[in-house]
Amino acid sequence: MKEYAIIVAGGKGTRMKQTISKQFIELNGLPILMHTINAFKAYSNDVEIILVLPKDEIAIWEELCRKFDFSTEVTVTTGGDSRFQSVKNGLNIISEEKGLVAIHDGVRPLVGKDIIGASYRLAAVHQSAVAAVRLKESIRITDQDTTKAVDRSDFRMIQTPQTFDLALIKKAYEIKEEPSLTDDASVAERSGHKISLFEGSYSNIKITTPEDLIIAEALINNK
Ligand SMILES: Nc1ccn([C@@H]2O[C@H](COP(=O)(O)OP(=O)(O)OP(=O)(O)O)[C@@H](O)[C@H]2O)c(=O)n1
Ligand SMILES: C[C@](O)(CO)[C@H](O)COP(=O)(O)O
Repeated sequence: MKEYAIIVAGGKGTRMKQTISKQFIELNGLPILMHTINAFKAYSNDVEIILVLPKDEIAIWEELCRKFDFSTEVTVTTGGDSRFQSVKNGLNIISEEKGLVAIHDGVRPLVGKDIIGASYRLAAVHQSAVAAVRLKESIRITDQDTTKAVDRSDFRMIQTPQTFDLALIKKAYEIKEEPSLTDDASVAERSGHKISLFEGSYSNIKITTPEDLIIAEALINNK
């Protein structure tokens, strides 16, 4: 089955508090986003990659490609004001209805080819395959006045890739956007689909705040 990847990098990285968007920050001498694209290429050269970038930062990406002599073929499209809008724009680029699409955060550069491969294999069987890990810490549920311990084995931390049957996820993204729809699994679920999880990796971190860069640098040097 034809395999697509939508790499969403349409955000501004406000929590990173740097002058450039976090997907362009160098990690071990290469922009984060190039590591992410390389991870998909390491899995397979046949994956068709759609790269979603902020509308006003395409020139920055093109400049980085020249600087780092990065010539991997990707189809670039522009993002929207939210991750939801950016994914939707990425899906609109794919005219086919048949196939599998992995949706992956551009700022998860440490994803391994084993995880990517597992996501496509499992989505081919279950229509969805969403990477997840168990919690390593105790958690409590809180409201304004009280807190209460909850059983962490009931919960999972959700990562990307989140891989789906193409027709299923395209249809799912026709729903109205809501703030609670923070990932693709919640969009598919809202549209009535059962979500299948598979074991992600603690190394597959999302680079969100400044300390994540230090952790990512350490992890990439130990790969
Ligand atoms: N409008 C948006 C917002 C987010 N993303 C992408 O979705 C992924 C996960 O989002 P997050 O870590 O929240 O990134 P930002 O929105 O860039 O960060 P922040 O919330 O700190 O501004 C990132 O690869 C980001 O570029 C996107 O494509 N389009
Ligand atoms: C999609 C995601 O990576 C799953 O963990 C995550 O929800 C995106 O980050 P955000 O902080 O919710 O934008």
